[in-house]
Amino acid sequence: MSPSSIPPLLSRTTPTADERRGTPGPGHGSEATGDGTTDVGPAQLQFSSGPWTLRARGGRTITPAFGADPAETARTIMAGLARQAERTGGSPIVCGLIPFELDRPALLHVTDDAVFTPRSVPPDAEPSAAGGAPLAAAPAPAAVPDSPRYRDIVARAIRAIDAGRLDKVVLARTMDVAAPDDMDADELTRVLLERLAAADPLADVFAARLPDGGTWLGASPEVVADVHDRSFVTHPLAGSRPRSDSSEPAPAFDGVDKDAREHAHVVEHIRDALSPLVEALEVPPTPTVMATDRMWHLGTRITARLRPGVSALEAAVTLHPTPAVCGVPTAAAAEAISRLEDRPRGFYSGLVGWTDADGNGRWSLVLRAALLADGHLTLHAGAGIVAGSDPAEEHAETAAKFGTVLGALKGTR
Ligand SMILES: C=C(O[C@H]1C=CC=C(C(=O)O)[C@@H]1O)C(=O)O
Repeated sequence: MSPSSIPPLLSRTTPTADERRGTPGPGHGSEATGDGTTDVGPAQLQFSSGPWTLRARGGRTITPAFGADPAETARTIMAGLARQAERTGGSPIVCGLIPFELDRPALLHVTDDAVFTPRSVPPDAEPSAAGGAPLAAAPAPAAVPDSPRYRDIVARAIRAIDAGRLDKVVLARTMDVAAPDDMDADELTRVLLERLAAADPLADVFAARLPDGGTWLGASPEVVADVHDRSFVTHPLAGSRPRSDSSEPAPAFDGVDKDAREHAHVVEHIRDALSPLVEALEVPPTPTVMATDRMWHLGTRITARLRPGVSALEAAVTLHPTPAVCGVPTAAAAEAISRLEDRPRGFYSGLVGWTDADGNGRWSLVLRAALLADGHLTLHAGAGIVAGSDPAEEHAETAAKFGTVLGALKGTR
């Protein structure tokens, strides 16, 4: 199936909280073949979203820095894509990874070899425990390490917020896990993707290869830009609680001022950044609660009609980084992140996805993710800090977020 003939379902909007709890959206499962997400093969990018899995191979790799004028850089890339489509008569896409810091190089592929296959999403899909036997040589049930350092940087961020230097910052920490030594990286990636998809069939499950042999993989709960025929959806999340299992009732976020403020910062940023790109913008007045396999989140499903010529790529890089991964004000939060976090984020909390020559496509955040390289997995997880945040609670939240990839590694919940 070529990208130009992608059925609208591929770009269906992000699931509502109801869909995530199990009410099927239109077409859910109706075209499923059980293909799953098993064939990583040599694809540079595998990206499963809703009922479709994209596998992109070959083509040309480009490494633009979106830098000072992300929208202009996106338009330049889109112009090249349009020329290629005209020249070859094919249906090229641009796809890959865009880093958290837009002045660092992206890793994108421009290719005609992009195949979308139906993915099995059961009609009653809801996040469930990852199945499968534990990986033979998986590290002993990797307990999430205690990180006094993380509590300390959260406390420092809270002091900076109290002193009026910023309003919100998302701080992340990492966890290293030895990869099982009885399977190669391709086999491990295949198993992990299968388990991530089984644990949360509505997450955007991805694996993106790096030129040095590493692979970023994960199960993103958060779409930044989903575009089909100029219909645009973004579904920011902020304000979270760990979720123990699928029988747990949704928590009441009502009346918790901290969560409401943490979430409102993201929605305001998106409204402001999106306004020049859209003709109609609908922002629900209040967020709803949605579930992933491990977390409860406050989410707001924002819809709009893009102005002619605005692509999914342009919309995504214009919004990025939202305060769901950076903070408010953006520059002060980015500075605090680079000063306080102990490792560069790389592609963690960046964007993963694709856009075709018509501007349709989908970009999601690289969250609930890990870098698999040199026999190690480096898991990343962050939490939004605002006035009133508690270092111990944010520490627990990041521990729960590690659980998505850890659960896939262990093959159990
Ligand atoms: C930064 C992460 O989550 C973001 C997305 C959803 C909820 C978040 C929160 O409540 O802090 C974060 O903004 C992460 O998973 O590493």
